[in-house]
Amino acid sequence: MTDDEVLAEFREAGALLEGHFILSSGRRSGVFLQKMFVFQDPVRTERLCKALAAKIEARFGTIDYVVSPAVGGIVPGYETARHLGAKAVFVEREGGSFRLRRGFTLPAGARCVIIEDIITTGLSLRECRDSVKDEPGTIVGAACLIDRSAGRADLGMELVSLMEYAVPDYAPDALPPELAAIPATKPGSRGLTA
Ligand SMILES: O=P(O)(O)OC[C@H]1O[C@H](OP(=O)(O)OP(=O)(O)O)[C@H](O)[C@@H]1O
Ligand SMILES: O=C(O)c1cc(=O)[nH]c(=O)[nH]1
Ligand SMILES: [Mg+2]
Repeated sequence: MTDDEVLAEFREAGALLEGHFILSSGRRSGVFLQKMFVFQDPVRTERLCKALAAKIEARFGTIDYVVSPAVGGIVPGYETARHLGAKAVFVEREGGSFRLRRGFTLPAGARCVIIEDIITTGLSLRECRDSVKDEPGTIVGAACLIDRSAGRADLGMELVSLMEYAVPDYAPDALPPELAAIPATKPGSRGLTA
């Protein structure tokens, strides 16, 4: 898939939002990719994840397990695993930290890849990696649909993305006037309490 084709999937799904958003990292942005508008359409999701699976296989070889950070990583993790012929598991937040729950495991000898939906700073992906560091399986690399850091995020492992999309983000105390003028919303699930 070309970058234009990937972006067109997000645009046509109504997932390219403009406003004032609080990102998972706490940074602010005028653009938000609401990936769930993409994932509510299984056919659109299949097109994107099939293409991501091909890139993952070309870079990392055979994959046995996909592990994804909830919530956003679950659907693309599952769908990409389907095209890789791999199993799909996820980590979810418990008391704020990611943990492999439900009896999920990355077994000995398994070649595993972490799959994210969107990467901005890479914080969530690093937290996911840290949460499975004691699992016997080997993490061979990471992948995402959209890399907003355009290759700048420090992940400590190789990353395959379907597209790099460099969108500006800002510290909360360094907002440009056009963002400071609009109330901020936080679409993601980090920090939500039951
Ligand atoms: O690279 P980062 O700076 O960590 O940002 C990207 C993360 O932000 C979103 O998750 P979020 O925590 O907002 O919750 P969600 O998965 O429920 O959407 C997205 O799904 C990534 O996990
Ligand atoms: O950084 C984030 O939290 C983030 C950015 C984005 O565009 N989409 C998303 O789901 N999360
Ligand atoms: Mg997430």
